[in-house]
Amino acid sequence: MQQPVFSLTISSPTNIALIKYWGKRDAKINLPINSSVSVTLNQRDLRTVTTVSASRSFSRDRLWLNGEEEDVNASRRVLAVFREVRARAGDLRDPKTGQVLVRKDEWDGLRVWVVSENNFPTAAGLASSAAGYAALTFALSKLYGLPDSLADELSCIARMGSGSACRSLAGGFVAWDMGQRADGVDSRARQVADEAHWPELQVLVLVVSDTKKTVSSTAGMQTSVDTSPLLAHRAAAVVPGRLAEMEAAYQSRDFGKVAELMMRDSNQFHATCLDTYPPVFYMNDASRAIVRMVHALNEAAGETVCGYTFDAGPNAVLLTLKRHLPTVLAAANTHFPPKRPVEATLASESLLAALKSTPLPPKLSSLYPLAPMRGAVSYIYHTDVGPGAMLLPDSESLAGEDGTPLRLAAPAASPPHQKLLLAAIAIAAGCVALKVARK
Ligand SMILES: Nc1ncnc2c1ncn2[C@@H]1O[C@H](COP(=O)(O)OP(=O)(O)OP(=O)(O)O)[C@@H](O)[C@H]1O
Ligand SMILES: C[C@@](O)(CCOP(=O)(O)OP(=O)(O)O)CC(=O)O
Repeated sequence: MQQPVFSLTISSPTNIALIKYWGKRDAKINLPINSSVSVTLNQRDLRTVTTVSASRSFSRDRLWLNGEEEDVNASRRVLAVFREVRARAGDLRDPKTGQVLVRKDEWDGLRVWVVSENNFPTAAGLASSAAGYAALTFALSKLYGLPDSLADELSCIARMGSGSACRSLAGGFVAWDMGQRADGVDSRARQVADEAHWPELQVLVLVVSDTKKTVSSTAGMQTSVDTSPLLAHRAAAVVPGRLAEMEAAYQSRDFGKVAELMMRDSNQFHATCLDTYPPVFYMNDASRAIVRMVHALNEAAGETVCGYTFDAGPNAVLLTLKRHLPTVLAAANTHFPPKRPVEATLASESLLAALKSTPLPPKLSSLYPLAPMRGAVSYIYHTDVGPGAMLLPDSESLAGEDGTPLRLAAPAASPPHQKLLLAAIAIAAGCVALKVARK
């Protein structure tokens, strides 16, 4: 008899830290050396979608990321998320009828297939691991029938996948308390203001590189913990006070203060990377030029109209307010004209119209006299603050009825010499085939 396949699909956002997490006191379960706070970016623009399917006919767990199958057993983090969710499994019920589809004690006979896609660059310093592990945790928790009352435990499970993932389960402003306990049950995220708290807040992502970075966050922060005295000082003496100031600033919607604290924190995080031995470089010349331009823009405007922050990669995330958005976008577009023009990547017609009619502050050209860095930025995303992980309708499923991915990655393009060789083989094979046919 054919076994049924039970599946569901969820989406999860990325988040950008205003005060960064960098460094672990326990690398096995991702316990940080300092607390952090982030804003959740709107998943209308940047998101991970994950479909999970369970069936008695599956003989092993499988996972496809962006159309390519990954070895589930090779990833300690994926295994941890599976293990922790399974340990809390309940009944799977039909969401419409409430009928029990899989009983709590039947789960041992079922394996799970995961199909996940990021609609933005993976492992390029845009928090793909945050969105990805939040998505995996949330999707499995729904499949295995975990009750909503386990939200705190879910945060800890996502954290075991990737530290920053615990902050992507919720929307708005999210704080991750470092906790003190060795088992990590008090190291979890909580929403401190929801996505409706500050609708004026806008985000531009300047993608400087969308290729996989050479030093992962996990590896980079471990070397920093082992070698950087500045990091130890930052965690103990700087972050606690800065977090308190940041909380007061976003609660009172004080943009100038939020931007300043965020920029200072990004700069200090990258300073600890430089203080790491051997040093880790995530920002590049384009990133540093963006920093310089933002400071010049704020000075030229006579107020803080923009702030920047950089995760473990060269891409800039700019925060601004709705009323300043055309100015900030115009400055970015003028000084860092992207390879893919903004007309091709920005959905809002009104923003594009405002961009054309907005003059740059006159003093900017003297405060930032450098020539435009043409092509240094690949493309620009515009987004805002959004909600946390959520269930999607079945129509958004990434898997067919049998649980396999609807889309697979195209095989990597062959280099030219390989193409010639393949052509030669094809021609030779054709001759052989013709010969055979003629016989
Ligand atoms: N959708 C996903 N589902 C499961 N795992 C994912 C997903 N997306 C990314 N990952 C995992 O996260 C890894 C990337 O994490 P990494 O921390 O190196 O980069 P990042 O998250 O893009 O950058 P950063 O955290 O510094 O902003 C990938 O190699 C993959 O193992
Ligand atoms: C620079 C950061 O983005 C670092 C994120 O690191 P990860 O959460 O990706 O690291 P792991 O816990 O090892 O998976 C800062 C932040 O998001 O707070």
